[in-house]
Amino acid sequence: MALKKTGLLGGSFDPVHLAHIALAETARTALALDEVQLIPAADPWQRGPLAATAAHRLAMLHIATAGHAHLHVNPLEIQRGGPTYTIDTLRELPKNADYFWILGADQLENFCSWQYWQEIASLVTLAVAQRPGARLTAAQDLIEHLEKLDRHLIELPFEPTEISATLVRQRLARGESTDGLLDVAVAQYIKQNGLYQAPVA
Ligand SMILES: Nc1ncnc2c1ncn2[C@@H]1O[C@H](COP(=O)(O)OP(=O)(O)OP(=O)(O)O)[C@@H](O)[C@H]1O
Ligand SMILES: O=C(O)c1ccc[n+]([C@@H]2O[C@H](COP(=O)([O-])O)[C@@H](O)[C@H]2O)c1
Repeated sequence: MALKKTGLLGGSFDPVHLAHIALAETARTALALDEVQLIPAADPWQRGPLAATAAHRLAMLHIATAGHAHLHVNPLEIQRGGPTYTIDTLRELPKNADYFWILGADQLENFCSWQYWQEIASLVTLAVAQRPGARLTAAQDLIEHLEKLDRHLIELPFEPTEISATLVRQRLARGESTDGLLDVAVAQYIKQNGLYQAPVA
């Protein structure tokens, strides 16, 4: 039997925005994936403290993916807790699927700083989307490593968009509209729970 094809989109999701959902859906269609799992990080070790709690980030992901039959939220990193390393997540996932790690070009630029990135590259196929301000080129070390593994980096057909969680947090802190950036129900949840009101550092 053919292995299930599963996309993995890890992130801080602080908060989840429309580019995350578009990216997951683009990957699903372009790569003919059976599903895409959105995996919120517990404590992304390369970042400062997140603005919203894990429980709120998880709740917003459930709201944002509710109308998307093939997008699922996987809470394993939050359940594991502690600093989040993708390699731990990949080692924990069941072996019954062919995995694609979906990421923006900003994280591709950063990829060789990830813990055990060589092993990550051997466990998943990297599927990258363009992002304004980032170059969609892999570092030489990564190119050489992928060649050795006989793996290819996939470029997703993703229309570049300036949407980012930073922009969302800035707009919310200034009391500005988030129209076109957030799912309406996520925006409502944020309002109801008084999230992201502090000025962004
Ligand atoms: N507009 C976008 N275009 C392409 N990829 C994106 C975009 N927004 C997020 N991503 C990708 O989604 C993944 C999770 O992103 P993350 O949750 O950190 O959101 P973010 O918008 O980058 O957040 P922040 O602004 O706080 O850095 C990363 O791989 C990131 O590159
Ligand atoms: O494993 C690592 O060392 C590592 C370093 C940086 C980022 N990541 C993962 O990359 C994803 C996107 O991270 P971020 O900071 O852009 O939200 C998220 O799943 C992080 O856990 C993973």
